[in-house]
Parts: sequence; structure tokens; C-alpha cells
Amino acid sequence: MDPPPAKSWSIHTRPEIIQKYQILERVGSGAYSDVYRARRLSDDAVVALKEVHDYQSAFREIEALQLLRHSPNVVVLHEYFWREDEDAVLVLEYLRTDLASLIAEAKKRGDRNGIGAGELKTWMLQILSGVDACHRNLIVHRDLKPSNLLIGDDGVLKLADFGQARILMEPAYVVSGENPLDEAGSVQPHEVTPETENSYRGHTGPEQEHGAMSKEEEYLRVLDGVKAKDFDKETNVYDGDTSCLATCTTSDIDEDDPFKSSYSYDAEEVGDDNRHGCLTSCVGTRWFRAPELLYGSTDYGLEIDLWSLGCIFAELFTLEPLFPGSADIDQLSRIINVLGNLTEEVWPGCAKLPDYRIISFNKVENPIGLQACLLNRSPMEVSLVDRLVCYDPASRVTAMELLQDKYFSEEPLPVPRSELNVPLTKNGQDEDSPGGWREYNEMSSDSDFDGFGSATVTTTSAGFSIQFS
Ligand SMILES: Nc1ncnc2c1ncn2[C@@H]1O[C@H](COP(=O)(O)OP(=O)(O)OP(=O)(O)O)[C@@H](O)[C@H]1O
Repeated sequence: MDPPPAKSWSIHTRPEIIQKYQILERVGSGAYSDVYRARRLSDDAVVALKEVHDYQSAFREIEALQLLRHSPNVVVLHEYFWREDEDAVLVLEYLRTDLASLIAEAKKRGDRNGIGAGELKTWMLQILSGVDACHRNLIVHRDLKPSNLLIGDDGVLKLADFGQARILMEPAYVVSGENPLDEAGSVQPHEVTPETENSYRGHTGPEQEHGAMSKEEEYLRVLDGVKAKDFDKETNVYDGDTSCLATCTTSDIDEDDPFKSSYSYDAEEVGDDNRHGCLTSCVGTRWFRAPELLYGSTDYGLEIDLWSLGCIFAELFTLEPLFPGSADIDQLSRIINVLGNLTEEVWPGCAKLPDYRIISFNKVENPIGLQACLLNRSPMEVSLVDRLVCYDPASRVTAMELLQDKYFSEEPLPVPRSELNVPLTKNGQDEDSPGGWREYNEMSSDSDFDGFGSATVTTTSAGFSIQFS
């Protein structure tokens, strides 16, 4: 195999960037990226430059952010730079802090009741609106966690870090198995404008008929898998009737845009997700990872985000992570201690999960229940988490349904954004602090069995099984 092409060693030396932006400081780095605060020379606006070192992650983030560009609770992608031999640089709106910092500051203050109920509701509504926007577009974020919910000085909260996002279904009938980036070569920068926006709505044309059967089958498969509930008809994405496919496809696509033919479910086969629509179970940050992922599912749906959402809401209520597992098995064991064992009674079909028969736990006779984890919270708050943090993905309440929940229309009402206490600091600067950034961001392999209980390995007809006690 040829070695990868040499890359510019630094964003600071790339003329196309420094001609337009003054790089001020590095504000963060993640598994795949370095993020800088920068000043746009044309108008002095402060922006974030996200230099993404991983091709697939950059691809996914740009693809999702272009589709979500009108969503008020999703970070705005202004433009991006990408040449074959260099890392992608995404120019994003700059948001100074995040929900993890909000939780950390509230905890530090030691207020007995945590974040005020009216404030909580405003934060939650913003999160729900962002998740709802993703799910209406059949985008599964796959890494929802407090540190990926960015907050601006005006109290606006936006979903960010779409590097693991996937579009579960794109009814554009674009028939392509090829990677559009390979075809496109160097065509940057790309300004993200209404003209270059890759929307898959509102255009019908002959290309829709091409490959319709397989797409329809795929669509039905996804729907089966994700139990897509009644998406808003206005979006023309899904109205509970597959006939709406006829109204959905790509619209104005910039000829130069390397993403122009990527908006199909199977056009982009990257990462560990395979060519046949199977998704990798190795996504997300463990504490927020849904049980179906922990059991190795590869045909999960939007509901994995709803589980994460429940964990985030629980953390907002108690200022403590709900399931802070130290390894994947520990993660499952914590969930089982609270919800009880995963059985066919609570989730019909769970026995088909790839690792269900491989990993088993002793019967938990008296699961402690979510209420015990949410001490001093109102019944409505407990119910809200309960409807998200449940085993059967089909039973999880959608973001759209929650936006209408009476919790948000009852006293105390959500406060105006101007009354929110925006965190003064940004959490996670101290990477080695216990329970801090490093632990929070850890994504370990599925093979970490250390540090909890005893394990009995037995040979079975299927191979082996591990019993944890
Ligand atoms: N638009 C932005 N404005 C300000 N800071 C940002 C912005 N986007 C990202 N950051 C910060 O940069 C850091 C890394 O960003 P991000 O989480 O998007 O990258 P990543 O490599 O995908 O990370 P992860 O390892 O969490 O998946 C985070 O601390 C984040 O808060």
C-alpha cells in the first residue's frame, strides 16, 4: 500500500487559511482534531477553526452540518478547506463553553438544588431542539454528551462534534458507491451558503426512480430498525408513509462540492460501518452509550441518541453521571443494577443482539430503579429520564414528543435565555484531574473486563459465553 501523502505540518503554515484568518489560540483537542479560536480578517468575527486529522470524521461532520445548517441548536459551519493532501479545516461559529462546564460549575457552587428548574428547562429544550433537528433529518449523532453541547455567551446551546454522525437514510436515490471525495480532488474552500447547501428536500426528478426498489427496501429496513416515529410532515423526510419518498431528494448542489453525491445511505462507506448499512457498535462515549451498542448491535437507530439524552438529563438533574462505567462490562453492569436484567420480557428481540448470549450477568433480584438515582427530583423529571433510559429502543420517547411534554409548560416555566447562568469557565483544561476530561472522553475497546466481579467463561455451541457476577 502506498504511504499516505505528506501533510502540511501545521494549520499555521497554510496560506489559504492565514490569508483569511488570524489564529489566536488553541482551545481544545479531541480524538480526531485540534480546535483553534481565530479572527476572521474580513470582519473581525471570532470563529473556531477545527483541524480534523481523520478523513472519515471530517467527511461526516461536514456532511451532517451542511444538512443541519438551518437548525438554531446545531453549530454553524461557515466554510471548510480541504485538499487531497491536507487535513480538513472546518470554520465553525465559536462557542466559548459547554454543558459539561455548566454541570461542573453548578457542582462546585454546591447549591443544594443544583441548577434552577426554570433554567434546566431552557437548557433541556435547546438540547431537544438540536436532537430533534438531527433526527428529522435521520441523522444519528452517536456521540451526545455534555462536552459536545456547546454554549455561547448569550446562553444559546448547540450540538457540536458530528465526527461520528451518520445519515441513516437519504431518500435522494443518488446511486453511487464511490467516494465523492476521491473524485473531487482539490476544490476548496467551500463556503456554506444556500446555493451550495446540499439539502435533500423539495426536488423531484427522474433520478428518483433509479434504484427505487433497493432504496425503498433500505428505507423500510431502517424504519424497522429505528422505529422512526411520525416525523414532521413539513420536513418531507418521513411522515409515517413510505410514499413520502417521492418528495425527497437532493436540490441545488454545487458542482464543485465534493459532497455532492454523498447524500445516500450507502454512498459513503467509511469508518467501521460496513457497506451493507451495518453500523459499528464502537461509537460514543461509554457513559452515554446505549445498551444495544454495549451488546454489539450493528443495526441500531436514532434511539441510541435518545438513551444518551436520558443520561445527559439525569446528569443535569443530579450533577453526577448516571452510569459512570469504568469499562464496557462495568457500564452494562451498572445499567443492569438500576434497570434489572435485559430480557425478552423487557425488550422482545434482545436475544438477537450479537453479544447477548456471550455476556450474561447473574440475576439482579432487586434493581434499584431510576428513582433511586434521581433523589429529590420531581416525579415528572424521573418519568422524563425513565422514558429515555429504557432498554427497548422502540419504547424510548422521541425528542419531538418530549418538546411537547407538559413538563415544559408547567410552573416553573423555562426562563428566557437572557436569564441563564452561562458558565464562566470551560471545563476540562486540567486533563489529569480525577474524573476529568481524560476519563470523560475515554473510548475504550470492548474487551476491557478488568476491575469488576468475577467472570466465568463457558464453551457453548455458539463459541463461548462469559458470566459476570
Ligand atoms: N465551535 C467551537 N467553538 C469553541 N470550541 C470548540 C468548537 N468546536 C469544538 N470546540 C472545542 O474543541 C475541543 C475538541 O472538539 P471536538 O469535540 O469537536 O473534537 P473531536 O476531536 O471530535 O473530539 P472528541 O474526542 O470529543 O470526539 C472540545 O474541547 C470543544 O469544546
